[in-house]
Amino acid sequence: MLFMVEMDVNIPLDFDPAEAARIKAEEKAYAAKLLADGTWRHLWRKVGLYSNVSIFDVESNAALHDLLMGLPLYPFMTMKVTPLCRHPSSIHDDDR
Ligand SMILES: O=C(O)C[C@H]1C=CC(=O)O1
Repeated sequence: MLFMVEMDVNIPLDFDPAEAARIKAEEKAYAAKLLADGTWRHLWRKVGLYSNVSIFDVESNAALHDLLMGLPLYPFMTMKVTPLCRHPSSIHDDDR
């Protein structure tokens, strides 16, 4: 199942910078694993914002829920989740 997830990150300005750097490093490692195994299919930065657009390929709604809640930056994020399905004009075999 494919989902588009838009994530906006908002770390308070008075948050400890060293702790923020630690959490961001954890987030990067968490994302790297999922990007490498194809679960996190696309990750794009929204220009000028601490936000991204991501495409996830997961087994179920519950799997996506667990994955998102496991993001180290989750406590600092707001998200919009949009389920996707194949477009009839798509030419990509892996769109499903
Ligand atoms: O930077 C972000 O958009 C937040 C998050 C998503 C992947 C990652 O490494 O950090």
